[in-house]
Parts: sequence; C-alpha cells; structure tokens
Amino acid sequence: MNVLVPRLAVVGVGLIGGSLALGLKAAGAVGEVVGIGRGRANLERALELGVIDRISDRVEDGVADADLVFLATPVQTLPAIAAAALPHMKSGAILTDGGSVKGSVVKAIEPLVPAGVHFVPGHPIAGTEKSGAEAAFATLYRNRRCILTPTARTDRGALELVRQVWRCVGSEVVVMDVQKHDRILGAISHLPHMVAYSLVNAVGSYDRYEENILEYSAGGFRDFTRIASSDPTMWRDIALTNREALLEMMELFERFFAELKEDVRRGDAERLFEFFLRSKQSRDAIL
Ligand SMILES: NC(=O)c1ccc[n+]([C@@H]2O[C@H](COP(=O)([O-])OP(=O)(O)OC[C@H]3O[C@@H](n4cnc5c(N)ncnc54)[C@H](O)[C@@H]3O)[C@@H](O)[C@H]2O)c1
Ligand SMILES: O=C(O)C(=O)C[C@]1(C(=O)O)C=C[C@@H](O)C=C1
Repeated sequence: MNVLVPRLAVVGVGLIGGSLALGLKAAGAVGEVVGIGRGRANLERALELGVIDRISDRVEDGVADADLVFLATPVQTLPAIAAAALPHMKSGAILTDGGSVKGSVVKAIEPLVPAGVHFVPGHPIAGTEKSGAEAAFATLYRNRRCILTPTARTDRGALELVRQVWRCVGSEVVVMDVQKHDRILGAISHLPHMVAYSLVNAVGSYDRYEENILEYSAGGFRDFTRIASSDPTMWRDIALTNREALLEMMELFERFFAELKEDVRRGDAERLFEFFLRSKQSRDAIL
C-alpha cells in the first residue's frame, strides 16, 4: 500500500485514536505516528505497544509537521485542543476527529480553522467499553461504518483523503449532515447507553435483600449492560453535547416503556406477544 499519511498526529491515544494508528500501520499507509495526550503513563504504554512512534509533550509541537491530525479525546475537550493545534498546523494539513457528537464540535471548531488548513469532522461507528492505549487494536474499524459530516466550508480534497484513510482501515464511509448524524446517533447509540446505565443503577439499588443481587446476573443482564462499563467522562460529554436529540429519544423510549408497563399491569397477553414479536423481528433483521 502507498503511504497515504506520511506523518499522523493523534491527540488522545486511547481506544479510538490508538486503533486508527494501528489500523493504518497494519495497512502500511502511515509513515510516522506522533502521540499527544495528558497521561504520560498511557503515552509510554502506547509507545511500548507500537501504537505510536514518538511522544510529543505539547499539542503545539506534536501537530507542527503532521499531514493529518486526529483528535480522539472526550467530546467536550475537542474545541480547546483544536484551538491549540490549528495555528501550528502546516499549510495543506488536515484536522479530523472521532468525536461521538458532531453539532457542537463543528460549531466550535469550524470558525477557528485558518486559511490553508482543512477540517473534516468524522465519527467511526465502532468501539468497545474499554479505554486507553491498551484497549486499541488494528481491526476495530474493519467492516464498520465511519460517518463524515462535511459542511459547505469543507475542502473536497481533504474530505477525499479522510475518506481514503477510513477505507484503508476497513470502514465503509458514509457522508451525512451534522444534524442528521446527531439525531441518528442519539437514537442508535446514545439512548442505549442511557438505558444500560439506568438499568444497572436501578437493579443495583434494589435493597429488599441483604445480598448484592447483581451477583446473580447471568447472560441476559451482562449482555444487555456491557456498555454500562464504558468511560463515564466520555458519556457525560456525549449526554451534555447532544441533549436535544437525546431528550427526544428518551421521551420516545419512555412512551414505549409506559406502553409495555401498562400491558404487563393489565395482563394483556396478546399485546405483550405482539410487542415482543415486533421487536424480535426488527432485531433479527439486522443480524
Ligand atoms: N469508545 C467508543 O466506543 C467510541 C466510539 C466512537 C467514537 N468515540 C469517541 O472517540 C473519542 C475518544 O474515545 P475513546 O473511547 O478512544 O477514549 P479513551 O479514554 O480510550 O481515550 C481518550 C484519550 O484521551 C486522553 N485525553 C482526555 N482528555 C484529554 C485532553 N484534554 N488532552 C489530551 N488528551 C486527553 C485520555 O487520557 C485518553 O488517553 C471520544 O470523543 C468518544 O466520544 C468513542
Ligand atoms: O460497542 C460499544 O461498546 C460501543 O458503545 C460503541 C459505540 C456504540 O455502538 O454505541 C459507542 C459510541 C460511539 O460513538 C460509537 C459506537
């Protein structure tokens, strides 16, 4: 494979940033990877694991010679990091990100982009509940989707390069407008995390017996709540920056849960069966 990105700078060498670096390395598509972050121990571990080739202690220095800068830190930290990075990026360089919410990120970053530097907002729809450089792996993005949310200001050449980067690690690239992205992800990703976190807290608070009843959990509870082990900082930031779409979905969910509760209360066998069947059919169809 030709080198697509001679020098990549990754800010936030965790699951998402580290996996992009590893995927590009595995494809032979990157020259050097510079890692930038807050936690020295995590960066040193990333270096040891071969996720990055060198550490830079300051965003300003680390991005200076990069052709592509990938921001992969919690959503609320992205604007300040972009503000620190952008004035130091070379002409023709591209800034992109992997933040789970796009509206707030684009609104804050786009006005900061100087002439000659390009910004391509993105979001890989892939992940796990694990965090940090140790959690990164080269195949995370294989057979997954990556959504890019360009605006009227986005440079088409830069968009094409970022598209190729994600294709190179095995993703199907989908281009979508920012608002649609935030609504769809609010439904398909953010709501399920809110439900999983609530379920664990609700069941965990049940105190009729002295035992911790979570210890009785088996496949059903554990499969359903895997994502409640996800990083609280990441999910706090998502809940705060996609509030409108998330509240709309939480209200929709409440209506469905109330309907189910009413059917249980009334002992309506026919409606219960129909409710479960409709859900099973929808889910089976995407497997
Ligand atoms: N985990 C997922 O499933 C997933 C999927 C898609 C997108 N995302 C998004 O990707 C981003 C990164 O998520 P992740 O799962 O890789 O998290 P992570 O915790 O594994 O990695 C984030 C890294 O950023 C560092 N960091 C945090 N604040 C920083 C700051 N102010 N300056 C520099 N470094 C900082 C952390 O130390 C950590 O090493 C988030 O915006 C998240 O919403 C996550
Ligand atoms: O598989 C997981 O653990 C995930 O939570 C990944 C997941 C999701 O599917 O909701 C989480 C957040 C993202 O921004 C994208 C993907």
